[in-house]
Amino acid sequence: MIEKRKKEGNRPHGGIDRDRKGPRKSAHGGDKGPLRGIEAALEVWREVRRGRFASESLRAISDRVSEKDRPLAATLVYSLIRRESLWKEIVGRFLKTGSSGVSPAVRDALMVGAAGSLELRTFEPRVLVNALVEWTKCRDERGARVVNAVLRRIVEGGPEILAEIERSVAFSDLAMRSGVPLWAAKSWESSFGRIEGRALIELHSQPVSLALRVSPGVDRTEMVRCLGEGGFPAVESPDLPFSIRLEGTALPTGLPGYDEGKITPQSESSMVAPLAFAGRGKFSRLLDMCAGRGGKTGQLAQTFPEASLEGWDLSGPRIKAAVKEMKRLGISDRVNFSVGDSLELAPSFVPDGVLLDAPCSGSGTWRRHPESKWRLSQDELARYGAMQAKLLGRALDLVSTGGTVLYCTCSLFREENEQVVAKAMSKRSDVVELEPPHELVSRCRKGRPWGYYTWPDNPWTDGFYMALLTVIA
Ligand SMILES: C[S@@+](CC[C@H](N)C(=O)[O-])C[C@H]1O[C@@H](n2cnc3c(N)ncnc32)[C@H](O)[C@@H]1O
Repeated sequence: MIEKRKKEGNRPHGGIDRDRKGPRKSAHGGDKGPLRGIEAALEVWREVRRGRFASESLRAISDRVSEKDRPLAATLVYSLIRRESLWKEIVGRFLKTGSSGVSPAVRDALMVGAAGSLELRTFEPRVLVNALVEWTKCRDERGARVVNAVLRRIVEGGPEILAEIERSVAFSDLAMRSGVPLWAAKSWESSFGRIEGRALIELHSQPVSLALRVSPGVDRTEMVRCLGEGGFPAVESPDLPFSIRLEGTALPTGLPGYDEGKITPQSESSMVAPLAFAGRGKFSRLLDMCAGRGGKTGQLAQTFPEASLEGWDLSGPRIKAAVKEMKRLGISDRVNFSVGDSLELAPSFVPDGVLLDAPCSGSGTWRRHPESKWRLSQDELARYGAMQAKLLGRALDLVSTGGTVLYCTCSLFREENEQVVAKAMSKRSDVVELEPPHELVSRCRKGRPWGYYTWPDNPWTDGFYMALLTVIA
C-alpha cells in the first residue's frame, strides 16, 4: 500500500486521466455536466499539492474541459485552496481512521467533497458525492466506499460543524474560517495588536477583483465606457485618479484597450508605489533592481517621461516578458534590461532613484494566490528576510548621495519589512527615512517604526509595504 502511494506521488504531471489504471475513460461513463468540472478540479488540486499554481494548472487543462465546466472547476478548486485547513479539520472529524490511513485519492476526493458540499451552492450534494465516488473507484476501489460513507456524513453533519466554527470566538477558529495559517495569524496579531490583527485576518475571506492602471493621455471615463461596452462593467476608482475598478477578474488579453497599451492590470496597492517617488521631484536615472515582468518599470517610465531606466531581474523569462511589456506600452526605447543577480550587476549610470520591489512571501496577495499561504514556513520567511536585507544594502550602495531608494514588498510580515529596513539602517549611519507624499500616507498604516502598509481592505487592493529612504552626505 505504501509503495503504491509513493508511486502515485512521483508520477509525472499530466492530463485528467493520466494516472488512472486501465484504459482512459471518464469516471462517470462520459457524462457531460458537473462531473467534468469536478474531475478537472481534482486534477488541478493534485497539481497544486505538487507545488503548482492553480491558475497555471487550470490553463494547462483548459482545452480538455468544456467552456461551461471551466468556471465550475475553478470555483471548486479555489474554495478548497482558500480554506484548506478548514476542510482538513472537517474531514478529520468524520474520518475516524485519520487521513494517513487512506490513499491520496481518497484524501483528495474527501477534501474536494467537503469544500464543494459545504461552501458552494452550485452542486447538488448527491451528484457531487456520486461523481467523487466514481472518480475514486478508478484509483482505489476499496477507498471509494470510504469516500461514499464519509462524504454522506459530511453532507449531513458538516453544516452544523461549519456553523459552529463560523460562530466561534476562538482565535484558531477565526484563522481557520478566514483561510489564514494559524502561525501567520498569530504573527499578525502580535505585530498589529489584538483588534487590528484580527481585523486583518478577517479581511482574508473577502473576494478580490481586478484593477487597471490607465496609461497617461488615456481618457479614463472613456475607457470605462469602452470596457462596459465590451462586457466588462467597470468604475473609476475613487482612490486613485488613474485606476479603473472591474467588477470581477478577467484575462488581460480579453480587455479592450489592453493590446494598445491603454490599460495595465495591477492592484491599486502596487500602483501607489511609484507615487512615493513622485513626491521627490524629478528623476533622470532610475534603476529597478527586481523588474520581474516589468509591471512597475512600465509605470515608473510613464510617471517620469524624461528619465532613463534600467531594469534587472534574475529570471530570463521574466525579463523577456518585461521587454514585451515595454513594447506594448510604447516605451521600449526608454528602458534597458539585464538578466542577472542584482547583488552583482553594475548599472550603466549612478541612479538618482532605485526601486527595490523585493522577492517576498507574497503574503499580501494571499487572497489572489491562495496556494502560497499553505506552502510558506517561518524558516522560509527568515530566508526571505536575509535576502531582502542584502538587496536593500546593495540598493543603498548604488544610489547617488541624496537619491531615493524605495523598498517595497507585497508582504504583511514585519520580518520582510520593518525588520529588513532596521537591519539595513543599523549598518549605516547615513541612511534616513523620508516621508512619502501626503495623499499616499493618508491611505496607509504606519509601520513600526519604519515604512507604511496598505491593507487588503477592498477587492482591488492587496497587502503591501513600502519604505522610502535616502542616503545623506
Ligand atoms: C516582487 S517580484 C518583482 C515584480 C515586479 N517589480 C513587477 O512589478 O512586476 C521580485 C522579483 O525579484 C526577482 N529576483 C529575486 N532575487 C533576485 C536577485 N538576487 N537579483 C535580481 N532579481 C531577483 C524575481 O525573479 C522576481 O521577478
